[in-house]
Amino acid sequence: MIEFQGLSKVYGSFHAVKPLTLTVRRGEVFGFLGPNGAGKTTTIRMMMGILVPSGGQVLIDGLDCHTEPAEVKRRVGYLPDTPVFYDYLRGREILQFVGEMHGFSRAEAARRGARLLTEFGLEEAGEDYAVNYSLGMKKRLGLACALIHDPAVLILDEPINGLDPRASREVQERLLAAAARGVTIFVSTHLLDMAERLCDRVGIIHRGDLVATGTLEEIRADASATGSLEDVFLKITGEAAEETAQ
Ligand SMILES: Nc1ncnc2c1ncn2[C@@H]1O[C@H](COP(=O)(O)OP(=O)(O)OP(=O)(O)O)[C@@H](O)[C@H]1O
Repeated sequence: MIEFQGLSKVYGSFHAVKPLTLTVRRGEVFGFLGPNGAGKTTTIRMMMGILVPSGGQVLIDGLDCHTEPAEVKRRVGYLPDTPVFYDYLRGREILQFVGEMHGFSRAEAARRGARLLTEFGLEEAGEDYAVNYSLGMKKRLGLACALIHDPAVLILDEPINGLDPRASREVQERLLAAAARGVTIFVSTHLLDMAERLCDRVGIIHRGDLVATGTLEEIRADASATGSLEDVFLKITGEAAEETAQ
């Protein structure tokens, strides 16, 4: 379970994330939606202990992400918006390294790495250097790294941004498979068709403010909007922008 308790981030006088209170249930796929600059990455970086909150806290399975980041990382798999690898390690070596960092023996890390390379269609690229991977391959390798320790929670920042349709579909299928195994997934995106396909519930963040939460049906009803998630999203964020301007 993920609990945001008034979590906020201020840069100087700019409120990047306004006090955020929200609970993501165990086993849920939760879409964190918002336009560019809404505060999604800032929120996720606070969840991963990379940024220090200005106020409030976020707990994962009862652990404070700021004060207990190592324990949190044992339970969580994280895919950053731009995965960065050691360029001159091979895909197989990167997975092995991440596995060993999680405390697995060399043999166990190798076994897990090999299984994930196959599962993510990277078997043939396993001996290639990461510097030569395409963006789609890097995202898949990043997701494989995030899953190597069988985490109960996945936190994904824009997992399919920039991928071609085939790679995008493949990553979404992997995520659905993880969700089917009961993994809790918190996924940020501005790609609404993915959210519509994948998420049990969504939250819409706009200029640091959570302006709507619920299932698509609930949000539609609250916003008195019809049509796709895109229509609902544009209506809600448009209204929120007007309120801010007034
Ligand atoms: N270090 C910083 N100093 C000042 N402002 C920052 C800093 N980091 C982020 N911001 C601002 O905070 C706001 C939220 O940024 P954030 O990266 O969280 O948005 P996002 O929702 O992830 O956007 P995108 O979809 O474009 O990645 C933006 O206006 C951004 O310019």
